[in-house]
Amino acid sequence: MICVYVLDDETPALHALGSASRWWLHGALSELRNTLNRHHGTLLTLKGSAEKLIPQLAKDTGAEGVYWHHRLHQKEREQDERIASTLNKQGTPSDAFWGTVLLDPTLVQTKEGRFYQVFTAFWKAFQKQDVPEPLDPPAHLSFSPLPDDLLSKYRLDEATLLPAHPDWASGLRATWEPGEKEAHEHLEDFLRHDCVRYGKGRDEMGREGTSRLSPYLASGAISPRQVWEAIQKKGVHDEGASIFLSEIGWREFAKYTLFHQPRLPDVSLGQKFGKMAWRTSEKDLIAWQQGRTGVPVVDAGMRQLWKTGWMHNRARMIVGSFLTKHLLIDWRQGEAWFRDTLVDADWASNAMNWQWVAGTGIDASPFFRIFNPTRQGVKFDPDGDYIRQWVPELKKLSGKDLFEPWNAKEDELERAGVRLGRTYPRPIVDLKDGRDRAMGAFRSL
Ligand SMILES: Cc1cc2nc3c(=O)[nH]c(=O)nc-3n(C[C@H](O)[C@H](O)[C@H](O)COP(=O)(O)OP(=O)(O)OC[C@H]3O[C@@H](n4cnc5c(N)ncnc54)[C@H](O)[C@@H]3O)c2cc1C
Repeated sequence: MICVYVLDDETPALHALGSASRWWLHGALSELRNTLNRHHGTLLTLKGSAEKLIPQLAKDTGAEGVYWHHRLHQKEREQDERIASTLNKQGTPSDAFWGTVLLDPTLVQTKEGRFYQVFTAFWKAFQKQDVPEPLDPPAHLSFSPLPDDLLSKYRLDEATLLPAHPDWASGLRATWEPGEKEAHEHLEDFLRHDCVRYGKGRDEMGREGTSRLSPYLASGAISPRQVWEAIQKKGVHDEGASIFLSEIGWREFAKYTLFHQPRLPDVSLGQKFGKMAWRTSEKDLIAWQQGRTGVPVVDAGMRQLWKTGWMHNRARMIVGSFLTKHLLIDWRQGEAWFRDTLVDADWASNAMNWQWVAGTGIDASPFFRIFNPTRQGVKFDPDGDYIRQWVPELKKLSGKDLFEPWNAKEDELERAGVRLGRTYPRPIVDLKDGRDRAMGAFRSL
């Protein structure tokens, strides 16, 4: 056996991996290599066109077969078909398996043989299917020597996956350890401690009430079937477990939607949004990216993302709503920023959730449901812990002032050492004006 990973940045139709995902990939590859080393093998990592390298590798090594996991997007599938066809022509059989999802996305269909567009209906139909059990790792592995020629020409210099100057990854290193062992530890820890009150805990931004499995799932360090099986064993009768399972269901639905709707990452699926008059404002976009909008809960989320490569789900919804509604900036700008900065960046989940938040998707939160960031903060970060952690310059403010410093009395600001416009920005948009502008744009569609 030869285990190979190909980083293909050369095929233009495929979205390139973002910077945080590359950082994560570095750790994931070295961890996988360590595991294979313990079985007296190794991992071959190559860089270049997969369409060229995989058949070449098969030829050079006289491979009897080539195997991989199915990918989901039409462009990825077309590429996989081209690779299979080249292999076939040179006499090498190949096969692919569903590993990144629970089920083959063609299996869940409406009575009319169409694909579901609404999560609740999808999830109901999905749960009638049997999810195959995850396979145990093989007991014995037998490795072939690696081909020198390919190695010298196309070896991936894994160090290039890491940031050089400036080294922006210190917060990521302090927060995460990529790898299979850590993935299982996260799952066990979650099942032991947080699962039971996940229904409520998943919305509390100031504490760790969720599994933090997303980057492990996104990189394949743990498979959704392993997660599914662990939950089944725990018993889905527990309310927390069943809500958690439905979140795994949302992940599945995103991949299913990407499979059936390849336009998902690029086009607003709700047709009328094709004509939406999105604003272009480099200044507002940068303020949002840097967590300097002057709206504390939004800034807290954006700074958590920048520092750790991850953001709480509730905060993702708040910052997404703020960008697409209060700032009226196209959801694709938000999607692109998340894709570059999230360690769990996932083509399907990211695009589907952005379309959900922006209200442009098919099964999405309606556009006119515009989150009020202050109310969201008060509700889901009632003690202000999340804001104080990520926006420490406001930490001495108390009560509502922490959520709306622009409404605080001068002496309260002074006592807390806050000087608006100096130590912390004034809001870049008046919340009411931003809301009205968004509603105006929506009504004119
Ligand atoms: C604007 C926006 C962008 C997002 N982009 C991504 C992304 O690129 N990659 C990504 O994995 N998730 C994305 N999400 C979904 C969600 O925020 C994260 O999956 C979740 O916060 C990860 O933390 P966790 O592992 O602790 O989740 P938990 O609450 O513990 O959930 C367990 C798992 O279920 C899945 N899951 C949970 N919520 C969702 C959801 N809404 N949609 C799809 N899957 C879900 C994830 O795989 C997650 O690891 C996005 C959400 C929003 C609102």
